[in-house]
Amino acid sequence: MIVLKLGGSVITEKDRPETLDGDALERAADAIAATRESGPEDLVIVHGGGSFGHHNASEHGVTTTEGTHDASAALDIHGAMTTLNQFVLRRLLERDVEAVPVHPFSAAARDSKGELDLPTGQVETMLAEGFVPVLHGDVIAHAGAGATVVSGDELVAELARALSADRVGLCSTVPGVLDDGDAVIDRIDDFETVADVLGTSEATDVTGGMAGKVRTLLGLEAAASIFGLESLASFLEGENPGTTID
Ligand SMILES: Nc1ncnc2c1ncn2[C@@H]1O[C@H](COP(=O)(O)OP(=O)(O)OP(=O)(O)O)[C@@H](O)[C@H]1O
Ligand SMILES: C=C(C)CCOP(=O)(O)O
Repeated sequence: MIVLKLGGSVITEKDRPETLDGDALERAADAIAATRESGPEDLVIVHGGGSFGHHNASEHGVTTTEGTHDASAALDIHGAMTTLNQFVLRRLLERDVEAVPVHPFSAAARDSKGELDLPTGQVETMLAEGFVPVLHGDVIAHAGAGATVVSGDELVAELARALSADRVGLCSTVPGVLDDGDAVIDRIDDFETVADVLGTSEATDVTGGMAGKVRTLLGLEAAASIFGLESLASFLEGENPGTTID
């Protein structure tokens, strides 16, 4: 089974609040639909926020550790993410991908140490019934902090563990993790050796950009690939484009 993240930086115009990158989303949906036709492999999709979610979270001062007890602030962030989720579902449904939503705000929580608890029973039943569950970065209740952001990357890692994913892919706006000469790093197995080149996102981003991504993926059993949209089809066909994190 595959867990795939569609980065918010790919499917939105990340530096223009609440602006979809319609062409990119259609290309991603085309690649997903094409491989659904050729194989019965289970697929779980998670999408990030891009210009939906990060701007709202930033305005309310909410991050993965700084929470809010203001329900309308939480709903503002959640609402932006569910709007984007509707766009993603719609593009997949138009291509006969049986995509259904899972909204983490209603399913997950953090304990007082910030550890994520994401029950996956509903996702497993969806998969068994032939659906493609589509989760998204969101706000979730956080013991002692109100509600904090959960990134799509954290959800990917948790789903990969809980569902024993065979393959994990993060489709982002870059062709992989880049070194200081902008060449794609083939393989990363240790954070410290690449820490110097890992930055945050260039756009508004409350969840840590590339550094957060690499840190989150390094702890996984399954190898993960970070690649650009041009390589999504080849990833789904079984190749390992971009940077492999293991
Ligand atoms: N060494 C690096 N290699 C590649 N990208 C890097 C590096 N350091 C920082 N970045 C930044 O990380 C960004 C990708 O992280 P970002 O969190 O924006 O991706 P995403 O997951 O696609 O989007 P979102 O978080 O909105 O879902 C790149 O656009 C780039 O600006
Ligand atoms: C900012 C919010 C609500 C979602 C963040 O998800 P990410 O784009 O995967 O980091």
